[in-house]
Amino acid sequence: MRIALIAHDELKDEMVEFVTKHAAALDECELVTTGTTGKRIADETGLAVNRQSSGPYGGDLQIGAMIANDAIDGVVFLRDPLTAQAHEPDISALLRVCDVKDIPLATNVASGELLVEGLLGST
Ligand SMILES: O=C(CO)COP(=O)(O)O
Repeated sequence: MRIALIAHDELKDEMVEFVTKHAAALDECELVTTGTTGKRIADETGLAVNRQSSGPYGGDLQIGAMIANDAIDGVVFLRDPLTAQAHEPDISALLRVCDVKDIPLATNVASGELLVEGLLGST
């Protein structure tokens, strides 16, 4: 199973907490991340991650391309709904390709919990 993990800056603490909680199940997966999110996860949980570029430098698009190539099984993208992002078009493209390819996408912790429970059986 290949899971993409992405978090905007205000949500990175929550992402590290989420990954820590589900570390055993996520350790069985290949984790694909954007740049800074992946560094935080690797440094603070010890899990191995396949880091792409930082979001504002094309990381969302790289993960979107993986989704288009059927290489991602689920996405947890903790989005900041309160802060404008310079790379909003890239974010929209990533969300859209999830819908195009019918890939499970969680954009907050509550739905992330359901995603890992549904895909990985982790509660
Ligand atoms: O900007 C992001 C997603 O849109 C996340 O990128 P970073 O993980 O590099 O902060």
